[in-house]
Amino acid sequence: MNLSADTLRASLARHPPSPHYWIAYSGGLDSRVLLRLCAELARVSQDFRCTAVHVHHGLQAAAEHWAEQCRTTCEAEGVAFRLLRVDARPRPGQSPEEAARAARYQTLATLMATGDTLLTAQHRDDQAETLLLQLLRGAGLPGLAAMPERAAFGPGFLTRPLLDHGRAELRDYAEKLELDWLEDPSNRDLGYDRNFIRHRILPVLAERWPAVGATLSRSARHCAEAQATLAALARDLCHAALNPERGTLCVDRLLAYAAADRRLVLREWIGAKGFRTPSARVLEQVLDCALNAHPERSPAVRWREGEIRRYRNELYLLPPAGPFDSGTIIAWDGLAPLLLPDGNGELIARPIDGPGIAPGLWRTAAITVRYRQGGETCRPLGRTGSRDLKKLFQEAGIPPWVRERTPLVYVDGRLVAVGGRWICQAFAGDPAGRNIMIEWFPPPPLRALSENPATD
Ligand SMILES: Nc1ncnc2c1ncn2[C@@H]1O[C@H](COP(=O)(O)OP(=O)(O)OP(=O)(O)O)[C@@H](O)[C@H]1O
Repeated sequence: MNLSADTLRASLARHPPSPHYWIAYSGGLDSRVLLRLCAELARVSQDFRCTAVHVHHGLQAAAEHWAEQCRTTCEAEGVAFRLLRVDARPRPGQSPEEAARAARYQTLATLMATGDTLLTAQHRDDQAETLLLQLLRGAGLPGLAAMPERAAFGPGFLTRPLLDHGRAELRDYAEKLELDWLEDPSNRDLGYDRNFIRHRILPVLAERWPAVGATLSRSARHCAEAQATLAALARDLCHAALNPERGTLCVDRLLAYAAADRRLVLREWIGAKGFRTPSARVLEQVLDCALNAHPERSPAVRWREGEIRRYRNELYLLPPAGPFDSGTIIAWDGLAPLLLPDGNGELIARPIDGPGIAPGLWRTAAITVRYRQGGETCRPLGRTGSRDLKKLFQEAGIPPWVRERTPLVYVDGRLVAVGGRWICQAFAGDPAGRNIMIEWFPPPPLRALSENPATD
């Protein structure tokens, strides 16, 4: 099937039409071909509206020149052009290519309106390289599915309409039509794994198996199909093991699954919460912690992006805990909302008609906010006898990492309120009158665990 506006049209016709197509145009050979095909299609088809977009990473000295070249080429093609500049400096632990790709896709997503499609120019040989790279990383099915032809992207979609065509075909097309394109010198740098596979491995394989690009990309398609089925299963199993109120996984339900399904569910749960899947080693540690750890000890498994903790019958997924000074003492006027340090949310004192802290005391005393040091006691309103805070927290099922961060409100050095949950009896006003209630708005990772006043 020769490349032409018709092949592009046929490829795009496999999906519902988009109000607008954005052509991710690097200036390289592949996206140059895509640009020409789009320009041709736009000439013959009224309802194909497209704009080329080049992302300037600001990493190489030549980037400015490239951006200008891209603009000139688009003008010559009669295709509208947008230039986006990003700061693609890598974060610690990120490779420059990873940083550039992440910044690129992030900024491209901001262009998209609902239902728009971003077109990128990866082809069959890119797909074969991706599959080999994933195999060499020991990837599972999601990795071996390589690059899907279409995926959700921002409020729209990302489509790769050239995946059925090989590199040689694109080059022939470009040469025949005397297209001009930019050669990125880094494409020849064998220090990059992809380039090594492209220039050293695939040519050797092709000596024996000339259709290696096509066959490997076919394997990727099989994997993608199987992956879609598996993803649906993973969602169902995960749903059945979820505590929807807290977004936690129930350990007993997880452990009722076969070992492979447990891993599937963990990966699904972590991904659905917006985290990247941690290594297989981390997943094994999580399962080990779910299986073997003492449920009251709140064991944790941490990796760079997050941590999973078990408390009683549930697994909690949290972002890495930031620094927190539990020794801090914060003075509060008791009037204005108090923003707690270390991102620990906000405290509010609200007058209410009903049980609460005596307002006279609240107005005149010195109010401070502190954190648990151990040994604190409180007799919650409406209950008999004082209790250790530890006991109260345990009874209410509040996990230890929330206990540590629950603000304790003191009046003249004595405990009057525990977060937004308990008011201590000793400072209660007339329950039939107007009193003060405390509310704590914790940061998102602690919400759902700490907000609701206890019904115990
Ligand atoms: N700077 C950029 N601006 C816009 N789109 C880009 C940019 N770099 C890459 N892309 C898009 O992402 C796709 C994949 O990127 P990749 O880095 O593999 O390609 P490339 O080798 O830089 O460029 P090409 O595929 O155009 O030869 C490209 O085909 C292109 O559509």
